[in-house]
Amino acid sequence: MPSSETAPAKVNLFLHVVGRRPDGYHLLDSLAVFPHVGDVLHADPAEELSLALAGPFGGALVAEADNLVLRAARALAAAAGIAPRARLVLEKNLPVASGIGGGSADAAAALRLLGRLWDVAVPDADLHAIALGLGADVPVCLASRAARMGGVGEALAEAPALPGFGMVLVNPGVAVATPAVFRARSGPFSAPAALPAGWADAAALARDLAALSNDLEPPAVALQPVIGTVLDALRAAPGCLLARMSGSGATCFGLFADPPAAEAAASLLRRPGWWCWGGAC
Ligand SMILES: C[C@@](CO)(OP(=O)(O)O)[C@H](O)COP(=O)(O)OP(=O)(O)OC[C@H]1O[C@@H](n2ccc(N)nc2=O)[C@H](O)[C@@H]1O
Ligand SMILES: Nc1ncnc2c1ncn2[C@@H]1O[C@H](COP(=O)(O)OP(=O)(O)O)[C@@H](O)[C@H]1O
Repeated sequence: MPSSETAPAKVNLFLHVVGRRPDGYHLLDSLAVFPHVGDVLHADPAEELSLALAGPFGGALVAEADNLVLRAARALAAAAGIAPRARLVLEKNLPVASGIGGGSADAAAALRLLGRLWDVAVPDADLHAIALGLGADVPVCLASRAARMGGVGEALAEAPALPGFGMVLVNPGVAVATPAVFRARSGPFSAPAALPAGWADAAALARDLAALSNDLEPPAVALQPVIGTVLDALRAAPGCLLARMSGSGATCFGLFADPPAAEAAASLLRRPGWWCWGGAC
């Protein structure tokens, strides 16, 4: 009996770079949310470990020697003391290297799905360590629930109470390498954000977020100016309450009062080479 697991996109509503560790990794303060769009990972029992790629962005990963899904599978099997055996199919719906954690979400989905398929009980702390070993964004993607991120991404705390809102995601078809964007960042570090206990509606959320920033946006725009074009287009869309880049880019998000407003804006923003999605968050 095949089983599947969704790997929702991760969006950073704000991202402050607050410091740097001696090993070069940056200390972050961020609020991550998970809109209703993502990749899907399917698993079947098998004698060997294999991964097939499908979906609109599957082709972008064909040359990838060591997909994060396979690394996650091997790490989980090693922790459980078993051989990694499964036939996996990854339906890649999210653009690759795009600031919405697609690879991290896939790795986290693999840990959840294979944990079930193999019936392994790895203690939460060990699972968290395996996730962090795969990437700084993988721990937050494990629960795929809105969370405040600290440390290099591994220190997770409850998010303020969020209202329902609409979100548009736009990627202009350029891949941005996360290390290059961190390297291109300059200037003083930001202070951590002061957040309220919650927001009553999307407008209140957007108002507070407007006072915060994504510190990786200016270096990413400098590397790929088309990101600025995407942000201008989002800001001009009817009903857009706030537009900002997610993670290290190039995907940008727009915040809308509700999902129908976001869906309508996404259909207006579509153009050749751009990936656009609108829906609920
Ligand atoms: C920037 C963020 C924000 O959520 O999102 P994405 O752009 O990836 O979606 C993440 O911190 C990305 O996490 P992830 O993509 O898992 O990063 P990793 O694979 O662990 O690291 C890739 C590289 O990014 C840099 N890096 C990453 C995380 C961090 N806190 N500080 C860093 O300096 C390092 O140069 C590292 O070698
Ligand atoms: N399953 C996967 N999905 C996406 N990228 C992957 C995957 N496995 C390995 N990678 C590698 O990880 C890099 C970062 O991908 P991704 O997680 O999509 O970036 P981001 O976190 O910036 O959105 C890609 O450039 C690719 O080389």
